[in-house]
Amino acid sequence: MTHESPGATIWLTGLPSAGKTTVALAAAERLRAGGRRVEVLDGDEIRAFLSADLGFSRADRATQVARVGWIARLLARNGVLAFAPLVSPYAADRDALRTASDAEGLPFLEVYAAAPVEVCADRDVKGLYAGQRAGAVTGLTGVDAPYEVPAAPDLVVKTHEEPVAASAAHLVALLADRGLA
Ligand SMILES: Nc1ncnc2c1ncn2[C@@H]1O[C@H](COP(=O)(O)OS(=O)(=O)O)[C@@H](OP(=O)(O)O)[C@H]1O
Ligand SMILES: Nc1ncnc2c1ncn2[C@@H]1O[C@H](COP(=O)(O)OP(=O)(O)O)[C@@H](O)[C@H]1O
Repeated sequence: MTHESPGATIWLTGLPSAGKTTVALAAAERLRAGGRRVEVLDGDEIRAFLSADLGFSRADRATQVARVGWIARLLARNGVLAFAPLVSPYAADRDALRTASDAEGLPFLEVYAAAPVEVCADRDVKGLYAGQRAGAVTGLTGVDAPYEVPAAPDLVVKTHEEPVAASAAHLVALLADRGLA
């Protein structure tokens, strides 16, 4: 009988341009190089196809988070480390994912990418903050839509204060601590 490594959901939340995707990809690359099976479920990519019907209303964000959480659990159940970098601004939606994972005995780690809105607006990877200022974007998380900071995340990554490699290393260390890497 072969030893199966446990899977997990690693949920990265934070403002647009905080560094969720970058940290997830960097950590995933390290883990993959070490032989782990890893997937990154990027919110944007999921929205391009599986969630093409969704916008950014409160209800649509809840649906998006629930869908991606479901896929992550499916992967976790099968030994995959599933990284999910999503804005996921509402605590209740994120907490529901932890509850669902707990019910199945699957690990769920919440990681908060903590870059503040000033830093994110300065990075503005996709031009959304500029779009909001110009009046072309409304309901932008952290500006004119809410972001609820996690009350008890498993990890806070200071994506505004350290290089990407350091943030990724902290995340990999957390997984090692929990027996997942
Ligand atoms: N109004 C508004 N608010 C927040 N984000 C917006 C918005 N409009 C478009 N985008 C872009 O969509 C990406 C967020 O998708 P998510 O699926 O992660 O969002 S959510 O979890 O459903 O809130 C997010 O991607 P990231 O920048 O990678 O976080 C944005 O680029
Ligand atoms: N410590 C860090 N962690 C993550 N991203 C960082 C960090 N420092 C600088 N960055 C930069 O911030 C930007 C974050 O973009 P991205 O990962 O797309 O954010 P998000 O997925 O949260 O919208 C990238 O250009 C990245 O290189």
